[in-house]
Amino acid sequence: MREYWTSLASLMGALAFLQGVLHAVFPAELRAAVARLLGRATRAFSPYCYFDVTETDGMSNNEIYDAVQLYLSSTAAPASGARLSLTRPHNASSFTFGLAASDRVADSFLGAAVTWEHVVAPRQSPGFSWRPLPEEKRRFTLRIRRGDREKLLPAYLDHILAKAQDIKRRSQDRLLYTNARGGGMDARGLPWDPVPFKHPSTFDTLAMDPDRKADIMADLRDFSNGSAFYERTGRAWKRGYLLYGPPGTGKSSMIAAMANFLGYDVYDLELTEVSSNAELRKLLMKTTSKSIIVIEDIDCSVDLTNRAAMAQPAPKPRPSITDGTADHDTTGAATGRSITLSGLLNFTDGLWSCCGSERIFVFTTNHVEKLDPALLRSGRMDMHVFMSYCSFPALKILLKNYLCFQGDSDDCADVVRAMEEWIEAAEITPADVSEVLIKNRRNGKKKTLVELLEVLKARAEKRQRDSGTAAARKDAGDNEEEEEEKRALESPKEGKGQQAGKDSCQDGQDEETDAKKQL
Ligand SMILES: Nc1ncnc2c1ncn2[C@@H]1O[C@H](COP(=O)(O)OP(=O)(O)OP(=O)(O)O)[C@@H](O)[C@H]1O
Ligand SMILES: [Mg+2]
Repeated sequence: MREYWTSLASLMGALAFLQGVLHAVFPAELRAAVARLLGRATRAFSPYCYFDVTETDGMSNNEIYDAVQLYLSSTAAPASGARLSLTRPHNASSFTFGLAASDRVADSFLGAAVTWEHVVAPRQSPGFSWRPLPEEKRRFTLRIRRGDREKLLPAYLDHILAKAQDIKRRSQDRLLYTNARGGGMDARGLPWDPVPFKHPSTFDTLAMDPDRKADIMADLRDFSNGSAFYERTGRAWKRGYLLYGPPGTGKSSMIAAMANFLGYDVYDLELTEVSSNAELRKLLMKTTSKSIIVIEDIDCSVDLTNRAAMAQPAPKPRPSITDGTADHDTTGAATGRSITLSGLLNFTDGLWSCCGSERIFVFTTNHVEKLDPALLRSGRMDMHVFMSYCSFPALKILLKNYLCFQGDSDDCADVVRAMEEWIEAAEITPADVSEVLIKNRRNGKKKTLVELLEVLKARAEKRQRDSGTAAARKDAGDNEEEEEEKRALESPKEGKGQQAGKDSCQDGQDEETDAKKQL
């Protein structure tokens, strides 16, 4: 071993001596030429080929250099133990890592091993330039086996660019776009106003049945990784979600959780601000891919005339959704001044919906029964998600979020267990549960839980009493109806039909008022 080190030291010494002689005897230009020649000769016989990705491409920045930097930061570098540089890109709230100067990192793609080297050299002759150039020349050098070249290029570079794009998007703050300008454009001709979107809702904080939550997350994951699938099956890369349920059950929170989960921007489309199908199309064309396009409370924001009601002229001039496919469309399509149902369907499903890709449409409503079936069919709204009153598993998620409830091992587990008996009967929304928890947050965990249990009991008992009263009222109504029928049979000329119609309408109103009270 000692002999080995001695001979290695003498070899190094000889090389240093040779280098000294070369420096003393030959001019720098000659030395550089010899080095180039040697390099070329070595590369000709090398089993590898090399690709340089320089920081600048002539005058402009090289987009591939930035992409490689980002890519190596997230994938290969952290695992390799290589030395990393730390940066925070513009408009980003998180840090990214990069490969430090003169460091090397290994990666693999499609089973082939590759090596990246980050080479930083001082700029020798700056020469004339319109803009100040950095003092160093930077480049990444990719080394791959000659035999892998066909397989890796350009697929590997495409992969790097896509991955870098994704990292950049995820590290940047989400944006929420609105079209509240009423069809007007900004200075750059864009109809959408962006604001930073920092909604804290995530699938962790969302209170709903864990199995359904897992289904939705899996669906979203499949969607965002489904580029090849959508291409193979000839489908537009988009997905429709209909979220429906009573107010305060988490529909808007779910949209925020979806955006945070996928790292997508959100376009909040205010239909009442859109005056025509053409404007709707323009708005759609100005959305970016990897985004969620949301129409909240679709049944309330505009008049929704279903197909059966198409023959009726629209009673009001405000935006209405009507089925413009019908010949007798006397409302929007004829005048071109309002949104028609076919316009909206085209927006979500027609040829126009395919300009751009990877977009999710989300409609929310409190009254799914009011929607035209044309809007609900598969392909338009692929997933129908019922956001229901708080179930026991959902309640436990809220308790974990608000009170750090630990489950069965928690000191207060007995109070929570008692809630299981009442929660379904109480028909309480997660929003109402949250309110109780927030209001009592200074009272300590135990007191808050006891208070919540009382609220649940009170609600459940009230609902029981109300349903008892309603049943009694219904019995009384039935009896009255029977009496009336008898009377009508005895004197058939009385205006029975008219009266019955009035009563049923009144009943409907009563029911609605009762329902609102419960919510
Ligand atoms: N499922 C839930 N999980 C966690 N928090 C919820 C949930 N549902 C409601 N909340 C809480 O209640 C508030 C209101 O919820 P959200 O706005 O998401 O309800 P919504 O279903 O969209 O109501 P609306 O139909 O009135 O628009 C939220 O800020 C959140 O704090
Ligand atoms: Mg909402």
